[in-house]
Amino acid sequence: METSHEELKDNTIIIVLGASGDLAKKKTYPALFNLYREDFLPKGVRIVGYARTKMDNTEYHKRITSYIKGTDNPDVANKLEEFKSLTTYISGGYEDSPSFQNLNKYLEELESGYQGQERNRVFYLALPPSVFIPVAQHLKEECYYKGGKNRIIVEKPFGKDLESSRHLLGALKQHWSEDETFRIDHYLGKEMVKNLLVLRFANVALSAGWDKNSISNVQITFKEPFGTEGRGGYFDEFGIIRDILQNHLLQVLSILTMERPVSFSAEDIRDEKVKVLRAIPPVERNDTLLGQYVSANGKPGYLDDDTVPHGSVCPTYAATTLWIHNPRWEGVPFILKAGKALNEAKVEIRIQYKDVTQGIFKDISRNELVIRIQPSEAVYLKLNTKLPGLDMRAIPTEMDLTYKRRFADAKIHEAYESLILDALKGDHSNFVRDDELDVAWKIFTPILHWIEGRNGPSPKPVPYPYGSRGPKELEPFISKYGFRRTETGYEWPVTNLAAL
Ligand SMILES: NC(=O)C1=CN([C@@H]2O[C@H](COP(=O)(O)OP(=O)(O)OC[C@H]3O[C@@H](n4cnc5c(N)ncnc54)[C@H](OP(=O)(O)O)[C@@H]3O)[C@@H](O)[C@H]2O)C=CC1
Ligand SMILES: O=C1O[C@H](COP(=O)(O)O)[C@@H](O)[C@H](O)[C@H]1O
Repeated sequence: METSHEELKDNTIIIVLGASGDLAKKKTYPALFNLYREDFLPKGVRIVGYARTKMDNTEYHKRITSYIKGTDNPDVANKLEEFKSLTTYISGGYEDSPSFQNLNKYLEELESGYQGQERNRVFYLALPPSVFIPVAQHLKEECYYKGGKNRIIVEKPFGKDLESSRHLLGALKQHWSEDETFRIDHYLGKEMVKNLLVLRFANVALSAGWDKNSISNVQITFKEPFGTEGRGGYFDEFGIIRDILQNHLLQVLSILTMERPVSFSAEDIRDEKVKVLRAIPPVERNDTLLGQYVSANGKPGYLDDDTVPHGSVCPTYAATTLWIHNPRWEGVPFILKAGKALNEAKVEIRIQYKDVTQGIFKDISRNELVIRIQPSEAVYLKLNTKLPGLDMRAIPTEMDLTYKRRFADAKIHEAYESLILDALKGDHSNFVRDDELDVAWKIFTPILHWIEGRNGPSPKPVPYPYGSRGPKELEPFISKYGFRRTETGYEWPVTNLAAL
């Protein structure tokens, strides 16, 4: 596979802005530590945390290591001590020049220990969107090092709709070029999402039936078994569509449905993603099911959270069907569904094939190709097999590629590890390009405005119990688009023939 990127090798400082926050603690620092442990970070790297909170290095180290796993292993513990020695903290504001001048002075002090002329700075914004613009501007004005490479990594949310996204992107672009900007959608760093390119384009057997002639419907599902506990106030401003569908699931959809890119280069891949997204019209109201969880099994409902506005109609569950108007996919429903407080943790793609032509077979199960993104990565194809024995009867079984079994000793890196490494390498393939965002917002903005009551009363989400599969309306919703459940009698992993 082609790689011709500008990798940051030596003399690099990674500056984590928002270092006192949740994302930094839970994702950024554990990812940086794991990369450090495996020797993937540039030689002599320094990591600088920056935030408003005043704390000393001891307190900072305590915070950033609280989510690091495996520290009872002496090797890990030793590496962690090394890691701490190269990460330091400095506090400052997000909206004033002197704070950033101070940060720059501190970076220069650290850099004075580097050999040679080159200095590279990677700014990771683990910050709320309200300060993206001033921070990006101050970083450019006060902390940009002209004698080296500068990169800025930004996290979603990239706006709240088409207009605000354009405003945000436009403001960031005034200071940072597209080449210097890395917009994270961490789903693009997940192993099974990256695997889609290989599964699709390196297997003639699969690509032959990858279209409307063979496929009846596709579901891309995100399920989380916990609610918005503690984040209700934040979540209420965004809702499940902005949180999951407009970004993570749409990214998965675009890779699943795009045409084959000319090469593995970032621009070739993203050109194809944009092309397929442009063939999707805005989501229709009657192709959408909205839900909100209510208390059940001793768990609180969404509205029981004190940080959620009284009577909020913010959806915590959404299923919505997208249509792709191109020759490959015309007429195939793509159902994106995501919800909080459901019965399990699961993210999967389920491609359901059409019925076999009737005649010699009646009422047999459809083939399904399931790509399980998490937990426990797997690809399995549900297919009919002759019941072993003298009877001529078809039963549903599966061809199963479970990663834990097939790749027993493989280490699957966390999405954030893989993406930070890509940013250091200068590889944009798994980051979101500006025009991708634009077209993604075009698809979802009308429905979001409807939900927010911009053009009339807001729709009321249907209730579903905490810990359930979602609203009871889900089954009829999915059936409407042709999904058929595998006939009962399907058993995994072993079929008990005596019971058939
Ligand atoms: N490699 C592996 O690990 C493999 C595992 N298996 C396992 O075999 C089992 C069956 O496989 P599979 O058919 O793919 O998965 P499921 O039976 O879990 O789901 C099949 C579909 O039916 C829906 N569904 C699940 N339960 C209900 C219900 N009670 N009422 C209505 N709809 C429901 C699911 O939707 P929704 O997700 O929205 O609830 C999903 O779309 C699963 O436990 C699977 O994990 C099978 C093959 C390989
Ligand atoms: O972006 C987000 O993703 C997480 C789920 O990420 P995962 O890697 O654990 O699948 C979700 O919990 C959060 O609400 C959302 O903002």
